[in-house]
Parts: sequence; structure tokens; C-alpha cells
Amino acid sequence: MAIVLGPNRYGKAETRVVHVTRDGEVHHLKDCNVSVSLSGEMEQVHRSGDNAAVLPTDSQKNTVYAFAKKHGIGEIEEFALLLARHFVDSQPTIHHARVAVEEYGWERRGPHSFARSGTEVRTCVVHHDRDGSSAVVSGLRDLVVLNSTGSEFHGFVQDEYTTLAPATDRVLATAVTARWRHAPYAGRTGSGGERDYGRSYAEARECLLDAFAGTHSLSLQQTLFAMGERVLLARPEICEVRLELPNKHHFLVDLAPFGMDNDNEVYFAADRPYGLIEGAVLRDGAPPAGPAWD
Ligand SMILES: O=c1[nH]c(=O)c2[nH]c(=O)[nH]c2[nH]1
Repeated sequence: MAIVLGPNRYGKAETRVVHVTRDGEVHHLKDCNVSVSLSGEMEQVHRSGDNAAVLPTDSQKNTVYAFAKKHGIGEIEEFALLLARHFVDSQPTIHHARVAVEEYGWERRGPHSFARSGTEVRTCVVHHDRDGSSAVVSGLRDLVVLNSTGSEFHGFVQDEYTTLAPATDRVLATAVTARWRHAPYAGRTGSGGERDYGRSYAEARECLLDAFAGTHSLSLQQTLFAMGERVLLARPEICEVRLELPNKHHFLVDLAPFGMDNDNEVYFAADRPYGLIEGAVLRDGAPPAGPAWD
């Protein structure tokens, strides 16, 4: 019986790098978490422990810090592309690089003072392959939103275990995880700066927020589709949006034991279990995703 090595990758996960740009008194902050995964000629290291093809994960971590110094950290997609291309182009044994970056936001409180903003995190994952192709997915997670009306849920299946009452006016809340795939583009430059990733991100985020707030919702599934659709209608560079929307249930508290009614005013915000609504929304004829979602 032949035993073969299946898909594998390795790298340094979660290198935390903070870069300060000093513009006299005024400083600018980039706070990131970088995860590198490399793959290629790794048969021997797995079979015999021969490390000749292995760029140490320690070196990968050092590269993240050195690149932050050398190039600064602009848009996270560009920083990720720079790293991914470097690993593939400089190491003959590395055929594919995946670089994921999370960015934590800081709100300015003074020329060199900052407060961490909210829970929301900007994300990206890039893939770069030996053949020169790159795939870029941008996104965000933990963007918490709530509509205190404009949400209904009724007309659902009733089986012998259904107890849920139909709702014609409920709270709809979720912590949005959204990722969107950029359509591939021709040409490349060394910097990876072919696209305005900052603007693309800001506008996609606005679309998500506008669609959540502006959709009279009959289900979170309907809201999910509206959010993805809004991004695709507004942003031609994006060809697919994937959303994960936990339904952060708000249950009306029964105040009858205290002789009080509850006209949609007092809620118990449950943290678990929660409904989890997930889906992809694509432009018709979107190009194949390749490894983009891996
Ligand atoms: O928007 C919703 N979608 C569901 O599928 C569902 N299921 C449920 O119990 N509540 C809800 N709400």
C-alpha cells in the first residue's frame, strides 16, 4: 500500500507588527497581524526530515518586520502581495504563498495618541503562485450592527418541534464577517499597487452597512443577499462576496409577572446558541476562484 503526502503548507502564523510613521509631531499607526503559509517542494521534509527546501518560519517572521521597515505598511492587500511575491520569487522551492493580514483600527486622539476602535477588524488574504498569478480577497469581521425595527420573520416551516412565534417586528442584529474576491486583472507591478484597495474597502464597507440598514428584512438570509448584491452593483472590481452572519437573537422579556406589558422595549440579548446564516453572492459569469478562498 502506497502512502502519499497530501496537500500541505507551513508558515509563521500571527506575526503582530505595529508600524509608526513619524511625520514630525504627527504619527500614523498601522497595527497588523500577518500569517504566512508557504507550499512547494516539501516532499522530503515530510518523508525524511531533510530541511533543505524549508525556509524557516522564523525567517518568514523576520521578513514581515524587515518589510515593514523597508516598505512601510500601506494598504494591507499591497503589503500581503509584496510578501507573497517575495517568498515565491526568492525561494526556488516555494511555489505558492498565502499571506493573510488583519488590521486593527486606531482612532486618533492627538498627534501621537490613539484609542483602539471597536471590535471591527479589516482582513485580507492573498495568494501568489509560481505562474505569476495572484488572487486577492479583502474583507472585515466583527462589524456589529443592529436594526431595532424593520425586521420580520414568519411563514417558516412548522414541524412538531417548532415553538418559535412568528415575528412582524423584531430586533435584527449581527456581527458581520464579509469577504470579497477581487476580479483578476492583467499586468502586475512590483509594488502590487495596481488597485486602490483603500477606496475599494471603504466603499464596500459602506455598501454593506447601507444595505443592512436599508433593507426591510423578512429574514437574515434576505438581508445577506441584499448586502452582497449592493457591493457587487457598486464595485465592478469585486466579483464575489461571501458573508457569515450570526443572528444575535434579542428575545422580548416577559414582564407580565410584574404586571407590566412589553411593547418591544425590553430585550434579553442572548449570546448562544445563535442562528448562523452564511452565503456567497456572485456576479453572473464571475471568473473561477482558483485558490482565492483557501
Ligand atoms: O432571519 C432568520 N432566519 C432564520 O432562518 C431563522 N430561524 C430562526 O429561528 N430565526 C430566524 N431568523
